Amino acid sequence: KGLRDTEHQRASPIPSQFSQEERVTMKESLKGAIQIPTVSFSPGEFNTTALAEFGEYIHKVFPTVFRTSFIQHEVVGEYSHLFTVQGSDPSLQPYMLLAHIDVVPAPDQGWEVPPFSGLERDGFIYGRGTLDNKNSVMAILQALELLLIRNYIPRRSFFIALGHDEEVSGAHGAQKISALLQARGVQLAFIVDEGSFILDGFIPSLKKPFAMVSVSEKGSLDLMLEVNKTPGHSSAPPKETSIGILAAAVSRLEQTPMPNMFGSGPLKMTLQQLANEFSFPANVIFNNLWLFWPLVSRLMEREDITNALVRTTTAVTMFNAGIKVNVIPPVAQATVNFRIHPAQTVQEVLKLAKDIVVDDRVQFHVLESFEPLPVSPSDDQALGYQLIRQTIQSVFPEINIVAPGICIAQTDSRHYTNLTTGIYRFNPLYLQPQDFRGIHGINERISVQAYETQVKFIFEFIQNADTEQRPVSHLHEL
Ligand SMILES: CCCCCCCC/C=C\CCCCCCCC(=O)N[C@@H](CC(N)=O)C(=O)O
Ligand SMILES: [Zn+2]
Ligand SMILES: [Zn+2]
Repeated sequence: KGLRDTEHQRASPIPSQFSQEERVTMKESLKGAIQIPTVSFSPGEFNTTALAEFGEYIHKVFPTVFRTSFIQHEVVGEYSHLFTVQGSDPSLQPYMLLAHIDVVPAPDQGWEVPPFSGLERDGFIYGRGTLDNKNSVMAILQALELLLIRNYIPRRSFFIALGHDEEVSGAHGAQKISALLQARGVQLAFIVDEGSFILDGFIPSLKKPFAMVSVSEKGSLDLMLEVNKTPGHSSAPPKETSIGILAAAVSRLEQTPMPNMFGSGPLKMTLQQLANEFSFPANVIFNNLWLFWPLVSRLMEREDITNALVRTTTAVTMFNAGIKVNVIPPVAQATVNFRIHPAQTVQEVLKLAKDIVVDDRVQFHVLESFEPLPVSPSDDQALGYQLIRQTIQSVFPEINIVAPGICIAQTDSRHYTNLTTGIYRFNPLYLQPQDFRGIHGINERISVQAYETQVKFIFEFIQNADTEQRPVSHLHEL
């Protein structure tokens, strides 16, 4: 029997305690990552210099990961990274940790510190990517680095996939990694990606934070509406121009929300698990959704974020028209970004949009679409879900509710549905509504303490995934 087998018999896990020096190193490494502006501008248009620099940077700050014999590193699609960590027990099905290294653009305006400075202020590291999603990229590699330094040898194999174009579709990164793994015949026990948090203050009458593990994610439809008219002199205009017709069409779309789908999809499970956390009379209402669902579904519509949970949302995001002040515009175009509720399909939403516009002068062009993702299991037998739950219980003992939910945005995990039925989106961080506004917004930041806790979570998670038995569920009273 080799060293590995001896290692397996280790009775106790490696404690997730880090020295002062390690804690300083880990936060400085995150700051360095934020300083590399790995911006994705549009599909196929990235800051390639920064992406290449990022590849060199992770070699520099995680040397043990790169020199360990049982870890294979591959660059995929030029800038994405795939790590294969070979476990010692081939009978255990592997899993995968996902994160992305690209970020959305961040003009300086409105930021308290420049968005790519990675400056620390009052215990927070500021910068684009501190929550979405360099925190995960760095925390995953950091946790692995620290485990390796402590001579950890995993039993269960796992992959780490770091995409470089998640913010603009994932076609060059995640899609290619997924194709590569499929070609190798890999099937995964589960995937953990970004997409949800420990939510604090998102539901007004819910006093305590709870962990939401997203088991599905919304789909999307990018629809371009176009109106063409014969151009001419503005001194003798037609009754309606292409701009007027198009403006009326998008206004009808904005004014006519897609149907409220409350009751279908994972939201019901989320609320049922939360029911006892509300004070009277909300607890009675949430415990009797069969009776109160019309009231609850209307309440959910009040706030933008909870509204996004109950329906397909409609966002008019681009409008282009007109060439000169005295020319009747020949063409007007608007782009609408629909985020599709898991209980609907792309075709259903397209039909609904056409039925709302009802104007045959408006042409519809589907630019891109993606169906909502299937709902991953969250029952007692769902290994990935139960490992997340178990690790939350250990790292955040103050959290007594872990509930399945839905991710309102899209993640790279959508490209991996052929590899597993268990896709879980969860970042082990507290998130308040003001933090949420920082994601793709201004003053995105993470506290040094929260980042350390994220590293600790992954450090424990990797070890928990090696446990012989399935973790015991319902450790908390739900
Ligand atoms: C009943 C409980 C209330 C639940 C409130 C939900 C609060 C929202 C929490 C987390 C959502 C944060 C999502 C972060 C992931 C962002 C991923 C992203 O930006 N994706 C892009 C990628 C793309 N280009 O497709 C996107 O546009 O979706
Ligand atoms: Zn992201
Ligand atoms: Zn993002």
